[in-house]
Amino acid sequence: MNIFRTLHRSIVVLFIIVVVSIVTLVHISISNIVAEQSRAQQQSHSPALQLIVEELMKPLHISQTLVKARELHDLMGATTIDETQIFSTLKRMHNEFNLNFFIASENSRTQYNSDGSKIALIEGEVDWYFRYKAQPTDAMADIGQWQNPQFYIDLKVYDEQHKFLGVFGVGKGLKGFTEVFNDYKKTYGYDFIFVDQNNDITLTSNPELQIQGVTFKNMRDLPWFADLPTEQQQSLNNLLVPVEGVESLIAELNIQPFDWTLYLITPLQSRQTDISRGFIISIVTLLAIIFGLFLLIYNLLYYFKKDIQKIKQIDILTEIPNRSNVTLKFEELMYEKQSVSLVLIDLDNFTPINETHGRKAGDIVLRQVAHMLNNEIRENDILGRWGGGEFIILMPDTGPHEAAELCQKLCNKLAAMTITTGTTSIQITGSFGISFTAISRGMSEVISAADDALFAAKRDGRNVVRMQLIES
Ligand SMILES: Nc1nc2c(ncn2[C@@H]2O[C@H](COP(=O)(O)OP(=O)(O)OP(=O)(O)O)[C@@H](O)[C@H]2O)c(=O)[nH]1
Repeated sequence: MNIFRTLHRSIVVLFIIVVVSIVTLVHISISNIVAEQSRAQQQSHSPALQLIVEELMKPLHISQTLVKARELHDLMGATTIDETQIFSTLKRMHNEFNLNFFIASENSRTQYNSDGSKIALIEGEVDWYFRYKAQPTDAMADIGQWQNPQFYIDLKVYDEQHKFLGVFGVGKGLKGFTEVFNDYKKTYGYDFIFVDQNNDITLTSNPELQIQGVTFKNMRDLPWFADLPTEQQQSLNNLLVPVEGVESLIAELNIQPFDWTLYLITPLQSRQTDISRGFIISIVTLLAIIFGLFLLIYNLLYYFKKDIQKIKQIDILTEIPNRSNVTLKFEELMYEKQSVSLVLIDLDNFTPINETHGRKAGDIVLRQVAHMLNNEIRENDILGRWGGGEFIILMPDTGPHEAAELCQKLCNKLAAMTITTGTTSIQITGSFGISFTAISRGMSEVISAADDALFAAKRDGRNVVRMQLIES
């Protein structure tokens, strides 16, 4: 039947739609996650690099350029230091670059600052100068106190004979860094920790870890770092670590000129929110599609169910109500307390028709008889196929004698029919058995009486109408 083929096709199409939707959504979700991941990675690295270049490398490059100036070498190499000239040079540099500059002279053992102040470099009192002087490196980044905490880049200055003349330095107030860090944290959601070669925290976006007075906090002071195994402490790159109870991803960047390391700490929560949002959108879309498909399937099934029910109640060959359908109709009549005449019609000698002309011819006979009976019965009468060569008619509100008259007409009409199947013509007759009930009875009881009447019709030579009333 076409309906089954259509139902089957619809289910296959729906299945394909669901599979394609799921595959597409999974693909989109994975692409989103990968894109989000890459974006987050880029976001964490590129601004950090920009920050390093802008805030750390710029002062380094400025100081590296200035330290080569002849003027600086002359000032620092003079046997008698010209303080006025030094202050004026430093002030000019400060005005030009908006950075703090200083010269620590080995000759006068004095540090001259661009704000006009000076500090005597006395061993045992000014630690950094003597510590740095003893180190082999010629450039150093440091955090120091000069009015406010400063980020310093210190460069050693030598004369042509490589005699140590002192240190030239550039300072940048830490306040400026804090503002930049806050902006980055707000935009990209991560924390910075810059550490020097001793793992001392030099710069950080966490105010609690910022240098206090002259004491640095060290990475080992951080409980989450101290808890890590030693080999992980060597390299934190790409580690997932619970920082203050929050799962965080750490990226590590080495800042070559100072031998500093920058740790970027990204709490996963902020990343997860973005990814979860993508996921939720995908899942809601998927649910909406599934819900839509469910509605479609539900409607399709409802539509097909109605058709299937119809099929189940119609005899496929003759296209008239089948046995169960007629039984239901009889019960409805009984429920409505209607009187009914029930007629059983059995085609006479139907088996020989099948045997002589073939089963296909028998089918044609059944179809044409059903068609004729359907045309001849009254509007309220109900015709059905009862079995092999048997038909049934329910005649509501019809007494047995009126039913007998109607049946006689049908019997005559049937006997007068010529059924043509291809080249052969077939004559057929039918035997009619009538029963009647005026009260509500079970169908088997009424059928049984009609069967008796039918048996009598057969016994009386077929092609006749007989009646059997139910004894009260
Ligand atoms: N062609 C065809 N034959 C059917 C169909 N269903 C049942 N039959 C045949 O109908 C015959 C039974 O018909 P009955 O009416 O019970 O018997 P009958 O041969 O007519 O004999 P009497 O009723 O005694 O006259 C059997 O040969 C069945 O094979 C059908 O759908 N198509």
